[in-house]
Amino acid sequence: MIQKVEANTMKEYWTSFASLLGVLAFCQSLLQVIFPPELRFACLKFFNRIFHLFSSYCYFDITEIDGVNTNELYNAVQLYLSSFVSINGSRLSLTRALNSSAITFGLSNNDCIVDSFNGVTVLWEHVVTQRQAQTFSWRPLPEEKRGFTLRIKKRDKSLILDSYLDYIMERANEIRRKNQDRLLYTNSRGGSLDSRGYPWESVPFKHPSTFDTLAMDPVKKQKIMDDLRDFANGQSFYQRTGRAWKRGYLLYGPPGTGKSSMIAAMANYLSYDIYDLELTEVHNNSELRKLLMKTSSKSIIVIEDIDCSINLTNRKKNNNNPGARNYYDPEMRRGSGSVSGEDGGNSITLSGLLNFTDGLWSCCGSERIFVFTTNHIERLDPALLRSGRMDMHIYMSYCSYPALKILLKNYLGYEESDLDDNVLKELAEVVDSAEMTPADISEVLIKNRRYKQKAVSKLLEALKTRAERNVKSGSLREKNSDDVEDEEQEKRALESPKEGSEFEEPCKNEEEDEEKMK
Ligand SMILES: Nc1ncnc2c1ncn2[C@@H]1O[C@H](COP(=O)(O)OP(=O)(O)OP(=O)(O)O)[C@@H](O)[C@H]1O
Ligand SMILES: [Mg+2]
Repeated sequence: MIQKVEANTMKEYWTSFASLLGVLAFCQSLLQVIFPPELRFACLKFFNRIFHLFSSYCYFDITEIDGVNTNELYNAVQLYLSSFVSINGSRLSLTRALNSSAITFGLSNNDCIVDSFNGVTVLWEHVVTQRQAQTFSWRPLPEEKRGFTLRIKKRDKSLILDSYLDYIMERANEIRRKNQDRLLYTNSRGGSLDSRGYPWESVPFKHPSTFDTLAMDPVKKQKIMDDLRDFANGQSFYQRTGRAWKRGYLLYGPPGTGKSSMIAAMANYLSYDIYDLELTEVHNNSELRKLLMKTSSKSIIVIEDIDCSINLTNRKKNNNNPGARNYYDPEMRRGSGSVSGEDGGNSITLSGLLNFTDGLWSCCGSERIFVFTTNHIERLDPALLRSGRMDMHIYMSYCSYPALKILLKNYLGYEESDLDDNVLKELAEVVDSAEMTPADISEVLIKNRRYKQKAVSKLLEALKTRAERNVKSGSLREKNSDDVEDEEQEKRALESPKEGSEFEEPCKNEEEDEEKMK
């Protein structure tokens, strides 16, 4: 809880200021005549001590520059306080940090602000004074000396000081991260390192996809958002249960159903950076491990189209051979059961990839999310799908009626109530059997977005044509409910490579995931 301290009116200030100046000038000349400077200094010190002895407050100075180094705590306090100061304050200082698109507000000179923490009220004052003329220095200091003074009641000091300062540092880091542009990293440079020995290249990440714009079943969407939020807030849970603080999501479904959009929405929702790992550029397991070691926490590590990136079907050939090696085979784990030669010199093994996601190395750092995407879940090795590896399997389906309503709102600004009941009914009847992806539907809406009515009728036309074609060709699947589709897809995925496979553990479903999180 914070409140701005109101200044007196200018008139009141002027009168009191003038009289104070007069008194001060008189006292100063009197003191100069009577007392030598040493005595004056000693008196001042003495009165100061007496004052502090009887005062119920203690004061802490946090200066901007500590010796010659910048004081991290000063910056943190400034950022922390800036999150409270309202934009309509009387006078505020504005700052925009490097690589940040956000402007932060700060207290201007000698302004005060009251904060409370754990029921204890404290006062912050921003103190700015002129620095004395400098002698020569290699690193010139700013002309102004800035600092914060924290005033706490003496009796509260031991109660909150440490935890309050820790809290401020934590909040400031959070604000800094939120204000900073997201970064998208890629390893497209192959195995080569930059001048700092860094294997990733980065660009600012400004993808506009959010969970609001993502067209999918709202219940399913909420489940994913809750899961992500639980993960991000789950530090103590993961510590208590002895689990590494990471989570894996497998997004699967036809092209154009929003898998990449979902990854961008996840990153925007949690304010995480994205590491887009191009597996075809990684030559061996140790390179993969190095890449992992150079990722930061609070990030999403993405492997898109996992079925195309690496030949994971290799093991199927081994399975036909009675003496085939499996994942638990030490040679396979070391990488000698690699798929090298089949991927143009790429010798990453499945075991290397599994180690990447849940081996010991995956824990160097924390709060990391792994996302794999595929259009063909049935091509993935069950080892990738089994329990505990990819915690949540998310089927991105063809456009359903609830998803269609989101697209109509995004592209045409239409709410359900803006559309004619008959049109809505027709859309609802035909959308499932049309099996159009959200990308296809977006395309129709974008083309006609200037004429909203026309856009809806064109969409209806397109949906009907597709539905008729599907019925004629007999390609329509019998069941269309998302949940049933999820189950079917996963069952198919687990069954097809299973013949003779040594990985027969069942695939988890979302309900099991939820149980686990609880
Ligand atoms: N569920 C969705 N919600 C909103 N927009 C979507 C959705 N799915 C697709 N789109 C639109 O279609 C475009 C392509 O979607 P996206 O790249 O996310 O699909 P994808 O599933 O990753 O496809 P692929 O399997 O080919 O990589 C996006 O730019 C987005 O505008
Ligand atoms: Mg994609």
